[in-house]
Amino acid sequence: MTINANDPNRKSWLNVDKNSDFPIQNIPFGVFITQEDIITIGTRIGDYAIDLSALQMLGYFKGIDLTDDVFLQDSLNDFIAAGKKTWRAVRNRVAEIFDSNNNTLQNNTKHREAVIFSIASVEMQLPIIIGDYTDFYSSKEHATNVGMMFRDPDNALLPNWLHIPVGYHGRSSTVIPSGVSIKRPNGQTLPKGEKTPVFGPSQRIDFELETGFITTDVNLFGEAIPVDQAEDHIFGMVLLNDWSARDIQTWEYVPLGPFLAKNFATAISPWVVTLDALEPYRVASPVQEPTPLPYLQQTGDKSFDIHLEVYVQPKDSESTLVSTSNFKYLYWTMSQQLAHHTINGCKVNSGDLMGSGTISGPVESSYGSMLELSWAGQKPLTMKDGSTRTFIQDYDTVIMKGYCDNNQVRIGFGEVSNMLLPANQLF
Ligand SMILES: O=C(O)/C=C/C(=O)CC(=O)CC(=O)O
Ligand SMILES: [Ca+2]
Ligand SMILES: [Mg+2]
Repeated sequence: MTINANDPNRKSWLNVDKNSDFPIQNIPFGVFITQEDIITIGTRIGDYAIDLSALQMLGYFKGIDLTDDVFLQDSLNDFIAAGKKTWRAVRNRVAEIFDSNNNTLQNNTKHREAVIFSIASVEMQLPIIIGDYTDFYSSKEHATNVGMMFRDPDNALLPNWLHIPVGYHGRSSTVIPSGVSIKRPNGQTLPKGEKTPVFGPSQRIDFELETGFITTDVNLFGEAIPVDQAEDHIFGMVLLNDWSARDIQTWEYVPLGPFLAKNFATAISPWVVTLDALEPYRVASPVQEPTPLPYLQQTGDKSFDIHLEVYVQPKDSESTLVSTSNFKYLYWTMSQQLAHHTINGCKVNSGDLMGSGTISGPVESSYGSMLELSWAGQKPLTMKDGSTRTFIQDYDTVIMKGYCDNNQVRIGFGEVSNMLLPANQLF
């Protein structure tokens, strides 16, 4: 019997708060360390972390074609490489094991103790060993806003933008999980009105509200993946903060694009939410005018209705909501990004990370960066504690949250939260 893991009426015998991001319909994948120092692949239901390697050893995945140690790993890479059939079978089986109509594990105290941990007792890890990281630039609103501030307000959108999902190759070595603090980068900047640069701590540290998707092996070297097959190679999505140093960026980016302004830290949320779990929240992406070239023409609804929020929390103070946006505003879809990425034969591997690009919406309150929210520092934002911000200050924590809600089931991502620390002393 095939079960429907997305059935909105499905309930778990584990207690799940109605506002939880992790009902039994979610079943994301992540990596955690238990208090006994065991590192394992797991999932989450409500506030419980579930050890999938323990479940496998106890025989709960019988009948699914899995290698013996697929879950006893410090990354999801091998599991992702096993392909969609496998992830789907495991997610469906977890849904069955924790269904309120199934008391096999529920009635087995010994098994329960080996498998279920309180989320507070485990330490979440970076879920993937990321081979390559690409960041796109797919929000028309963001590209227009930055174009107005950095270049020409009358020709804000560059001529290629409506034809190509523009992107740049990022740096996987500095992709960090939620919870890790970041040092303010030092670098070169050009003071206003000057001709020669100075060196020092960046004065314009920013966040970028993004999501990321993680791929399985997409294509063979030299082959392209058709746009309508692209989703089969997407394992799932995370929240992503592309930390950016705007003053370093404006000086260095011409003509090859972002370099040190964006490779000091890129933070992701620890639970990867599968595309299967997001299926009920599928929506159409914006109408594309002009029609893109044939290899980018997609059919069906290729976007998702994911509500996104950014909070800034000053040190020892409460957080302030600074942006409310939605994944569905993005002009270019993940399918188009992946089709474009491989159209020249570029190989995309299992465990690669693709950033969506900053997700800005149509109104000011939906802008996905401080650069836009404060309009290059001209309009400070007031925090709940009365202090103001144009960019991010030392000891501020930036928190991003995201969830889908169709009034039946809420599927969320949890959060990505990182504190900015002062720069290293100059030499
Ligand atoms: O318009 C520019 O010059 C640069 C924009 C960005 O900040 C690049 C970027 O990271 C892409 C994005 O997040 O949308
Ligand atoms: Ca970015
Ligand atoms: Mg970055």
